[in-house]
Amino acid sequence: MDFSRVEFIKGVYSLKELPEPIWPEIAFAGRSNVGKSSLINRLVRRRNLVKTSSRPGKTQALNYFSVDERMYLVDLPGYGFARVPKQMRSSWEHLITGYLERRETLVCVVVIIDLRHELKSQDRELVDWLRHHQKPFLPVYTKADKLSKNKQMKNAAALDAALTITPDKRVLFSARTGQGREDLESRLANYVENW
Ligand SMILES: Nc1nc2c(ncn2[C@@H]2O[C@H](COP(=O)(O)OP(=O)(O)OP(=O)(O)O)[C@@H](O)[C@H]2O)c(=O)[nH]1
Ligand SMILES: [Mg+2]
Repeated sequence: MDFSRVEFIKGVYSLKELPEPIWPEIAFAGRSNVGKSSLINRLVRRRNLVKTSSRPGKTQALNYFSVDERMYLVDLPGYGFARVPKQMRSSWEHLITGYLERRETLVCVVVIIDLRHELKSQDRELVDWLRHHQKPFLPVYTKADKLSKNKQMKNAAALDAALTITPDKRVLFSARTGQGREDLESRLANYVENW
């Protein structure tokens, strides 16, 4: 799998616009501003393929990228962005849950969590929902570069406990330094190859 052979396909604003389900796909979910788009850029080794922003709420569509003409990566809009009007929030929720629930080619949801903080209620809701619906997911703890090695281990252990997972079930990551990129790449390739 060549993750650098990547192309933007389209932004999807309603379930009717989803591309034909011809390839396995991996979706990237997480709170607004947690670093979903930055993680994808690092994964595919492109500085600016996906637009990132220090302002939360940058990604508003399900953005589809093809990789190596064999899979899709899907950058999801973030949740937990309070400044979005209520009505818009519920239409996002509808779009995202509808997508996660029904997309038959979805092989893994990467749940991106900020390593600096405790697990937020919305992260827990998402993970509970994925478990309940038996959707495979992979937690990735990001922004590791902002913490000392010691603090990284400590916070990762706390998140593991909150999610009731063992350390082999998640990836420590930094979009800034590339920490965890290879680990993430090989795990994602595995999901696709076992599809
Ligand atoms: N230090 C550091 N900063 C990061 C990392 N990942 C993302 N950032 C910064 O965090 C901010 C948000 O990053 P994005 O990738 O746009 O976040 P997002 O989750 O796609 O945000 P939305 O699309 O708004 O939901 C940007 O200022 C990034 O530069 C990381 O691993 N380390
Ligand atoms: Mg984004």
